Amino acid sequence: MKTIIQKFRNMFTILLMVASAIVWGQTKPVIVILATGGTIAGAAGSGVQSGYTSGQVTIDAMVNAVPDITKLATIKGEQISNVGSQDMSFEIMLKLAKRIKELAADKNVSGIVITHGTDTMEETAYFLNLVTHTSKPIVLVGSMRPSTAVSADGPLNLYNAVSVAADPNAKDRGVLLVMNDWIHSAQTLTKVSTTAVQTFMSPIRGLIGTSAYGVNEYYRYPHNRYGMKSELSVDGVTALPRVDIIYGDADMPADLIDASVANGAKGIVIAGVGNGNMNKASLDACARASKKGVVVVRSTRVATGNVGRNVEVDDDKLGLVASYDLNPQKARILLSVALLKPRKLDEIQTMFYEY
Ligand SMILES: NC(=O)C[C@H](N)C(=O)O
Repeated sequence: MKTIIQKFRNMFTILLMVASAIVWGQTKPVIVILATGGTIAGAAGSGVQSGYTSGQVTIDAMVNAVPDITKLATIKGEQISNVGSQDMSFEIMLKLAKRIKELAADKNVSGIVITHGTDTMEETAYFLNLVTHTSKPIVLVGSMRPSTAVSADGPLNLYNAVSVAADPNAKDRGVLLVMNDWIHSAQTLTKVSTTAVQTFMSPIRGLIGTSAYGVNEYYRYPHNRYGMKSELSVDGVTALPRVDIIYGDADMPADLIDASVANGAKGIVIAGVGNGNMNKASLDACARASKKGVVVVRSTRVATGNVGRNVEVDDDKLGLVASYDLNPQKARILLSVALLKPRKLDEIQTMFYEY
């Protein structure tokens, strides 16, 4: 009799375990990882070798390298590209934006993670922040050490990124980047070290929060327009207008600005000195470009601080736009997307204040 009761008990326990596993499996958030390449998918010949190649490892291998990630969410992976982010193109960014739009509209998907190289992660993050209209978390993640390195940083970064994408508290905060325990806004982050794992900083407005072993804390919402509040769209767009960045320094040659116009640029961003300044010859060339209908934005090569309008340069007279808090690479993204439609200069200036 005792053994029969024991048998029933065992069967009941097993049934209970199976049922709860099914229920948990169904209620776990679904996170889709879109892989694009980068060092996080990079590989080297040995664990202590400085040379490596980005974009070697597939999404499945990356997920398999992260113990316990499936406890956070049901993970689905898609390979969008497998490139070092030095080869990130507008074509891939547009493909990403389109896929994110589809996934965000799927009620079964809670959040999206994008694995990406760090070199141009700020461009892609900021671009997606402008053109993906969703409140669902979209989180970019990368690494500074390849997957084969001793103390590779990718697996824990990926774990934390999935935990943020699956976190209801991460909603409505725009596109985020999670690396090395820090959560950044796409609008503020910038890469500051060529090799250190703590390479991303948000020097002007600070962090969105922190993520440590899947425990997340949030300090703020981004201040700017993004996601649902963005009027910018790339629906049906297959290419972006040409916008060039020209670096400013002492005695800079002004003919690069004329060459850019001659080569068909619709916009030019000057990575100016100080408060978006440049020498007289370059200012004259910018005014010439502006008269021809090319939109010229003054940004800065300096790491922190805003570029103000009409401070040392008479923007009103020369027909120029001040980048405000956008660095040159993000100013180029905003201008490229803004120029998809004909817009007046003051409208573009307002966009630089708001986005
Ligand atoms: N750490 C990295 O991801 C650098 C690499 N060159 C990339 O951007 O793909």
